[in-house]
Amino acid sequence: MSQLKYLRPSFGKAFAKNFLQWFPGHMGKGMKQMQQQLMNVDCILEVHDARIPLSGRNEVFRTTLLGVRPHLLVLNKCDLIPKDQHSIILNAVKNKGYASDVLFTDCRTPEGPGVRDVLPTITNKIMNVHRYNRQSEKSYNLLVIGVPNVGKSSLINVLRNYHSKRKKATKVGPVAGVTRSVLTKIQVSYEPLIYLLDSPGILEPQVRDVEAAFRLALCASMQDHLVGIINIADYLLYWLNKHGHYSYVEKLGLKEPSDDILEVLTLYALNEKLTKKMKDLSTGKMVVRPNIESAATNMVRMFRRGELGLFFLDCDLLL
Ligand SMILES: Nc1nc2c(ncn2[C@@H]2O[C@H](COP(=O)(O)OP(=O)(O)OP(=O)(O)O)[C@@H](O)[C@H]2O)c(=O)[nH]1
Repeated sequence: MSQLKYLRPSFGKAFAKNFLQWFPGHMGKGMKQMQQQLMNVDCILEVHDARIPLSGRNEVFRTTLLGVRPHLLVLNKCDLIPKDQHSIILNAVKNKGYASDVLFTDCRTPEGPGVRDVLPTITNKIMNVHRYNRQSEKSYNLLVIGVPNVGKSSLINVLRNYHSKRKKATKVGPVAGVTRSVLTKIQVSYEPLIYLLDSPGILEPQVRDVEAAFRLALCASMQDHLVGIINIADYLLYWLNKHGHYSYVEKLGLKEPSDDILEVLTLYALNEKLTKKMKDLSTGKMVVRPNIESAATNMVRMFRRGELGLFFLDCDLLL
């Protein structure tokens, strides 16, 4: 195997600034509306992507929404991380003071223990809390918060389906920013009467660093076009090589590991016959070239489906 260099992808300052500060208007509006609703909320259900429990955290939530209401942190998509790292992750988020109550969930297996434990854990928390001016109200409201694409809507749908046969009350999608409506109210329990308020995924107005932004992009919490799918694939290759995960070699039909993303994508595109027609500028004729954008899209998709392996992407932040 040739010597790998593990060079993190680097970009011009203007480009990095652009995607570190991506904050569409609906996120600012959503944040304001959530703050206004806090008075009517009995518990906050914060959802994270278990692959990035640290770099995927929106610190603005802590200063604006958390601390005044009971709070449960759910680490969703736990089917995409290794089981033997659950306790390390749990300790990390508790040590950071993110939450004292933490559950791992996998919305793809709604009958699994994590999802089933969400409502009983919350019920336990809200029953013991004094509700000030709302003591006489018969129903409870939970506010669901999180960065985009972590599975908030999926979790709400699963919880809701325990009580109703109607499927998919809330729209779910593989792209960040599907939920734009603010605070849709959905009943999830009769006894006690509990409503969930769905909210749009909200990123920090300024993501802390380039690596955190790449991990968010890799987990689809930022839209692919903001970072560029080849850049995302490049970060993925860097991360896999750095951590000694070489399953991509076989999956992409390569002979050996490589740290050259263009080489990797070109070889994979040729193996899969992913080509595109384009004009050769020197001759003016149409020529067929490997479609490296399609190759990058496939490679990133394999990661997102867990087909390249199960990974805790924030492991370096524990060092
Ligand atoms: N593997 C896996 N995928 C999940 C899980 N939960 C949700 N997903 C997928 O993640 C993607 C995003 O899910 P959503 O429920 O739309 O996420 P969201 O947080 O509501 O997204 P926004 O509306 O963008 O804020 C979808 O493709 C879901 O199918 C899970 O536990 N495991």
